[in-house]
Amino acid sequence: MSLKTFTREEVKRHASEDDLWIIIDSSVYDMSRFVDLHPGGAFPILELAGKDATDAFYGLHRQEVLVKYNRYKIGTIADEKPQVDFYEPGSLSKVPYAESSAWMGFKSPYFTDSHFKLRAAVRKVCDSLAAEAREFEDAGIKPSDEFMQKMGENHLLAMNIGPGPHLHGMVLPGGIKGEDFDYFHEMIVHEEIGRWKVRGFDDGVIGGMVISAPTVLNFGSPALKKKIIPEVFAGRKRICLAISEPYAGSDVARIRTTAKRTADGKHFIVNGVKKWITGGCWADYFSVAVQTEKGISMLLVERGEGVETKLIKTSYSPSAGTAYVTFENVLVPVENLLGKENKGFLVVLSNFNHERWVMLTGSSIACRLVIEECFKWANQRLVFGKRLIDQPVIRNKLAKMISSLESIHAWIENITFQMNNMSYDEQSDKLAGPIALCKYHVTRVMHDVADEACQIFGGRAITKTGMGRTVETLQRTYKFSAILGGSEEIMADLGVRQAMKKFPDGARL
Ligand code: HEM
Repeated sequence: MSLKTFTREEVKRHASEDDLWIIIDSSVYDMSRFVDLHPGGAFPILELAGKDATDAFYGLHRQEVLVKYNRYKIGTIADEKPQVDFYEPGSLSKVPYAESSAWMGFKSPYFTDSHFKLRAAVRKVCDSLAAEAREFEDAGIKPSDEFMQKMGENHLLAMNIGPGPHLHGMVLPGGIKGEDFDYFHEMIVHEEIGRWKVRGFDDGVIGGMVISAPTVLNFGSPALKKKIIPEVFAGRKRICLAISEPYAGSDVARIRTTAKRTADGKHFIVNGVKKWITGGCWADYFSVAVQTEKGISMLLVERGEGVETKLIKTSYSPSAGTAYVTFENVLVPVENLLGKENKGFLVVLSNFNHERWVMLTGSSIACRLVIEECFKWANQRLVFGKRLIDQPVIRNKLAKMISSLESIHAWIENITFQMNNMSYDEQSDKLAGPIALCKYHVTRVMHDVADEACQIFGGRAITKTGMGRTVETLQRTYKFSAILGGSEEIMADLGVRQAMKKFPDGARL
C-alpha cells in the first residue's frame, strides 16, 4: 500500500475498535486488524485510539517492534518530521559512551585508518547476521552450518585467535591485509560480535574455537594443521577445548582423564569425563587434556566411537553448547599429540593470556551496550511525570557505570598495545599479572553495571523479552565471565603473586 499524508484531525476520526488509527512519531498506524492480536492486549491501544501514542509506545517497546510491524503503517502526518532516529545497519551509535573513545571522535594513540576500515566493514557484516543470531539464541538451538559458513566466508572465525601466519595472504573485511592484522583489529572483531547482544550464542559460535584452535595451530603437526585449521576457519567443522572435569576446574593438575598407549605404541586409548565444555555439544574435534605416563598431555580427539556429549542446562544459553563429554576407550593416533607427550601443561598455559584478554574485550562491550540501553531508557521512560534521567539518583547510577567502563576500557587498550609490541616471551613474563588483575576488575565492574542497570530497568531487567532483554542477558550471564577462564579469586591472587615475583628485595617503607 502506498503511504499517504493525513492531518491529526483526520486521525482522530478513526477511534473505534473496528477502525482504529494511532500516531507514533508522526507516522500513522492502522491498528484495526492488529488490536485483538496485540501481545500487550487490546486495552492499552483502545485507550489511545485516534491519538498520539509516541510516548506510550516508547515507554513499552523496543524500536525494532515498529520495524517488524511496519506493514501496519499507512501514512504520515502532513508537515511533521520524525523525532526518533532509526538505527541504520552498519552505522555508529550517537549515544554518548555507546562507542569506544576513538569512535566517539576522541584522539587515540592506538587506532589507525586500518582499524577504522575494519570496524566499518565488520559492523556491516555483523549487523546483517544479528537477527539470525537472536533467532538461534531465542530458540536455544545450535548455530547452523550455514551461519558458521557465513562467518567463515567473511573471515570472522579466523580473526578471533590473534595475528599470525594463519591470516597471511588473506584480504580481510575493509580490504585489510592479513599481514597487517594486529590485536587492536582482533579487539574490534570481538566487540562487533558482542554487539549481537547474545553472549551465550556468541560462545557457541566462537567461544570453543578461540581457546582450542591455537592448540592445533601452535602445537599440532603440520599434517594435523593442514587438515583441521582450514575447515574450522571456513565454518565447516567445529572445535572445542576440553580441560575442566567435574573434580577439577581451575585446578588443571588434578585432571583424571587418562590416555594410555596401545601395545604397538601407535595409539592412545582415552578414558574420562569433561565438564562445562563450551561448544562441546556440536564439536567435531576436542583438544583434550589427559594424564599420560609422566604428566599431562594434550591430544586432539575426533568425534567418533566412544565420544559422547550431552548438553548441560546452564543459565547461560543452550546455544553455547556447553557439554558434559565422556570418552570411553577412544582410540586416538599418536600423531594427534599437541606438543610433546607429558608436556601438555605448556600447551594449556600458552593460551591463557589470550583467552583472558578475549574475555576482557567481550566483557567490556557487554557493559557498554547495557550502558547505552540504560541511557536511552532513562531518557524515554516517564515516571511520576518526569523522565528517569531527570532523577539525580539515576544520573548518579549512570555516572558510576560510565566511569567504571571507561577506566577498564582504557586499561584493556593499554594491555592490547603491550601485546602488539611484545614478543611472546615478554608477554608471558610481563602480562599474565596485569591481564589477570584486569579480568578480576572487569568482572567486578560487570557485576556493578548489571546491578545498577537492573535497578534502572526494574521488572524488565528480569524479563527475557522486550525492553530489558539486554540487561536481563547481562545480569544472568556476567557470572560466567567471573568464573570461566580463571575465577575472580584466582585472577586476583595470580595478579598479586606475579607482582611479588618482581618485588624488589630492598623495598622498605
Ligand atoms: C504499531 C503499534 C504497536 C505494535 C506493533 C505493538 C506491538 C507489541 C509487541 C510485539 C509487544 C510484545 C513485545 C514487547 O514486549 O516488546 C507489545 C507489548 C505491549 N504493548 Fe504494544 N504495540 C503497539 C502499540 C502499542 C501502544 C500504542 C500501546 C499503548 C500503551 C501498547 C502497549 C503495549 C503493552 C502494555 C505491552 C506489554 C508490555 C510489557 O509486557 O511490558 N502497544 N506490543
